Amino acid sequence: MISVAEALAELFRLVRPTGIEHVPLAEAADRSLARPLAARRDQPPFAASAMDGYAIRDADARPGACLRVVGEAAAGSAFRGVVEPGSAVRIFTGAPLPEGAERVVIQEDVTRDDAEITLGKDIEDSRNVRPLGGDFHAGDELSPRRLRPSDIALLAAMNHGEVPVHRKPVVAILPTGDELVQPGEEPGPDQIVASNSYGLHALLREAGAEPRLLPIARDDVASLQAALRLAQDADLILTIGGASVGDHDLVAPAAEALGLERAFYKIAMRPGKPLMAGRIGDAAMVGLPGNPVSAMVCGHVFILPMIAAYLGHPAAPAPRRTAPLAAPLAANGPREHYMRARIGPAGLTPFERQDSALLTVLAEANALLVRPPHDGARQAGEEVEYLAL
Ligand SMILES: Nc1nc2c(c(=O)[nH]1)N[C@H]1C(S)=C(S)[C@@H](COP(=O)(O)OP(=O)(O)OC[C@H]3O[C@@H](n4cnc5c(N)ncnc54)[C@H](O)[C@@H]3O)O[C@H]1N2
Ligand code: MOO
Repeated sequence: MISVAEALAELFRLVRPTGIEHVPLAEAADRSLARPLAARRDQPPFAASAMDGYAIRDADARPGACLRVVGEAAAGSAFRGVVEPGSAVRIFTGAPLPEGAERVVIQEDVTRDDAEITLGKDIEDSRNVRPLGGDFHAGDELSPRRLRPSDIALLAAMNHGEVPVHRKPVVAILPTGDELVQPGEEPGPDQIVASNSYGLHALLREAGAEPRLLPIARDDVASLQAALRLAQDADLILTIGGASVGDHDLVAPAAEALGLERAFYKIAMRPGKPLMAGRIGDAAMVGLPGNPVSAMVCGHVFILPMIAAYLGHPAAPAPRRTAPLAAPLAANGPREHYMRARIGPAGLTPFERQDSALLTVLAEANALLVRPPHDGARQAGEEVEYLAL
């Protein structure tokens, strides 16, 4: 058995980052920017008023000064003349500051009488002017990242109508097992409903992949191979179940007969021990254990970091945080344990029941408490690591 860290390193070796495609900006949220994008202009492209008021020269900014209003500047239409000493231009937020003017006095601080204004007693320190390029200059770059709404707004201001993003990796999800039916179908007396395939589908979609749910394969080599052939144009094939040592666990032999080059099998972790991975044709393949919670935990620990790597992000494990334990913990065994837990104001509390079949527990959990192999007993209050769910 290899360690979780070794397994993750092997999995990153199986990843081939996806190519680049161009999408309209309105479709680019949550996509991964594929290269730095430079601003095509300065923003603002001119010194602009930050307030509604009057544009004047600094030298005229004296309490009680009387100034002649010689024109108007609005957002989208500048005043083309010059603000001479003793004069002012009516100006609105976002308008270009006219030549000669150095500040904007807000209209609340001014008395207007026809074409004349009188400044009030107090003159603000602030000039109320946004300098040219005060937000960004032409050539300033946004670095590759997963695009959040604020990034989309910035790219729009930088005048990009289309952006280069990594193609979403196609992930074929292949549930296996004679016992499985799809949600909503009528299970036979010995059957259960496929669940983790749907959980993984949701997890992958949220991570920016394009998951494809394949039909359930039966526990025979012909059915498994037919499903694997259907999946072969995917970037990543995820099989679920049939990974262990039982007589009906046939995923590895079926895939090997189709040319799977196995990278590893079995990890010192709990749950998730019988995980298998390799390459089959042009696709990476990960054989996830069938237990519903095991498959989902492996999704968080291994598959999400792989998806990030497909999308061009640096190879990195799922981010870990630390928090104090709310209750004491017994010593851990030889496998890295990902305990379903809840984090609250008092710290982390692992659930009592940790069986990897319990989806109700997983649904209540908002953290996976990570226990290193052979970690000793821990007291309440000690800091431990966890993955946020
Ligand atoms: N003798 C041993 N038995 C087992 C070992 C072992 O080391 N020696 N490992 C155990 C561990 S740990 C796990 S995890 C499971 C993994 O088994 P498989 O990957 O072969 O999965 P299956 O046997 O096909 O299924 C296990 C369990 O999960 C249910 N299942 C499968 N697919 C789905 C699905 N898509 N949705 C919901 N539930 C699913 C299946 O019905 C079984 O109940 O092996 C242990 N055994
Ligand atoms: O380790 Mo198995 O993956 O659920 O118990």
